[in-house]
Amino acid sequence: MTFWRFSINPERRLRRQPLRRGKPFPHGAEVAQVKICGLTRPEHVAAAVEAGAAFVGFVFFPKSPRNVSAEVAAALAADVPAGVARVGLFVDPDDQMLDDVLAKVPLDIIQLHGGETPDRVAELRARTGLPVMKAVGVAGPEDLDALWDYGLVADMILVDAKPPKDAELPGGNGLSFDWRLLVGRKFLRPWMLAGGLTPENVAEAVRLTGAQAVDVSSGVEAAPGIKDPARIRSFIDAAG
Ligand SMILES: O=C(O)c1ccccc1N[C@@H]1O[C@H](COP(=O)(O)O)[C@@H](O)[C@H]1O
Repeated sequence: MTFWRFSINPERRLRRQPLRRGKPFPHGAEVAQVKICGLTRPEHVAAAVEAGAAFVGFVFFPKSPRNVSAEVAAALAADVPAGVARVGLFVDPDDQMLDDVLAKVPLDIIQLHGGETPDRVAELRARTGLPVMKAVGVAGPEDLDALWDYGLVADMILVDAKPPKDAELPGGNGLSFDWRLLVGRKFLRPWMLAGGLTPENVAEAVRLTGAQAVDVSSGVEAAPGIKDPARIRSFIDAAG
């Protein structure tokens, strides 16, 4: 795996790097890789893969309209070709819940999207043996230190909009943040930009932030939990 770009090995999928301090992740001008998150139906997984998604995401969070059971996710994951990473999204999972899902679903990356502490991130990384991507909510400059702190323990960082205090979901709300906060920012790890991205705004988000990977859920939906294949294609085209 190159340090500053996600690359997925067909046999081992996304290889996990030992955690060590390296050069800060530089902003680059390459085509952004895309993660389509919250997939619930096989035809939408196929649309994402055919359009060129590098990552597909399955949500294991019962409060989400995109929640899938381990059985459904296992069937969806079976259709994902080698070279496309299967990401499982969890919100403050306990060990049992994570073990139950991992026993049934072949996942390549664990996305943690709750209030997991750095210690808990490290613990789950060790427990699962999988690369961990930690979501960090950003609303203002005061939130940026956490990007570095979690970079010390996670394999990847997902920079998302901070949800409002009364939000039902900690992500997937279609909310964006001021992308200018990330301009010139150095990262310890590969990172993805998320939060309110759409086919209409993703090119500008990539141009401004230098993100080399982007993640979208509600921006490519026809209704909550139901993806729109045409919007998936438009998003991936626009991100490139
Ligand atoms: O998508 C969900 O339902 C979800 C639930 C709980 C935590 C995170 C969730 N989604 C993630 O949130 C970001 C941004 O989503 P959006 O594009 O703004 O809708 C993304 O990483 C999703 O994976």
